[in-house]
Amino acid sequence: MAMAEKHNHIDNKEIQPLLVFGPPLIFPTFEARNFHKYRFLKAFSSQLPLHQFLTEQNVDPSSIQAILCSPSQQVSTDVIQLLPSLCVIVTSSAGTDHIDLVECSHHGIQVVSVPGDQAKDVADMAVGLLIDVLWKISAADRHVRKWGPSMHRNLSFGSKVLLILLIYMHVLFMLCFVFQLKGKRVGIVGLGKIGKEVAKRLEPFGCRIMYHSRNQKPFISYPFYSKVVELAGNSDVLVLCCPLNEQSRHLINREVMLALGKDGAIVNVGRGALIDEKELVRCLMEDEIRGAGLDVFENEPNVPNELFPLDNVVLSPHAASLTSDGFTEVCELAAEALELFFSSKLPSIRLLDG
Ligand SMILES: O=CC(=O)O
Repeated sequence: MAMAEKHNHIDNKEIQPLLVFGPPLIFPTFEARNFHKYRFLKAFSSQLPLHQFLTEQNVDPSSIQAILCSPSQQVSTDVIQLLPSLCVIVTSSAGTDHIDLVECSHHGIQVVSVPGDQAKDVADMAVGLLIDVLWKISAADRHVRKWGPSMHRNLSFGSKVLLILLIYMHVLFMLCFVFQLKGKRVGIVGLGKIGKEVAKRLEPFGCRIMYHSRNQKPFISYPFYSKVVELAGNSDVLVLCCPLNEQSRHLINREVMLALGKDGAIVNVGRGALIDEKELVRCLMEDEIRGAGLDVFENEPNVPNELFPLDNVVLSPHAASLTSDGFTEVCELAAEALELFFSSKLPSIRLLDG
């Protein structure tokens, strides 16, 4: 169906069905604020395949024109093909790798990304993870929690002294393996909005910034490496901030990790599949690299079991863009994008595709 035809039959006063995938974390707020405008079809809360879910809801697939989603659920070819009137997909994320963009462009479906100002939050998290990996803050926290008062309540004086000595030896041992941030050579992979914010934060720490991206950026003075393996060979830390696509999948492979070396650390706030995760686990277990701070994983919500006991890894639940401060903005932007669409003005806002 041509785009114009798709738009023409919309009656703006009707309560529109809105298919929700993901769901974006903003969804409860979005729902509370917009309950009178949409009939929310919460596909995320059903185990059924989409066509059965719609049948169960008594909804004709051809009545659905819009989807609201987040990266935690795929908007796949099958989903798109099931919905002949689909015109717009609004995602709360900066990344769009959970959406089949090729299929969208075949069908003239517009993909609108409304991450708001999340780049700054993601950059904060990247720096937080990096400091944690270098200083082993989370590992130390786990360690201190084991001290608990009950541990030495019933011990004799001699045993207490021995225990305290052991604790301090352990702390000393841990501290021998923590490192300063100052002076580190930081290779940023993907110098877009997030990458630039990361650089801006790390410069005052005395870090030396360099980067890899598809093309060298004009007006940027940081050293550029066209090959990520060369960037790794010249860095102490890699911070991954680029989008996931066919070119960037497993960009960080074993060769890159070995080039980074035993003193090197990786922080990933992009997408899990930027790294060959099996190789990452191997490198971490065999101390081929010093550590990793991971906000994202290759098969979320699954995290490789081998990572759990490791003290050289900091794990975070894909939370880098989820500050409560950012929620309201993303919620408003999503509402605005859908309103623009349903009042047929969507082409005036920035489109990622189509
Ligand atoms: O993962 C979060 C985003 O892509 O914004």
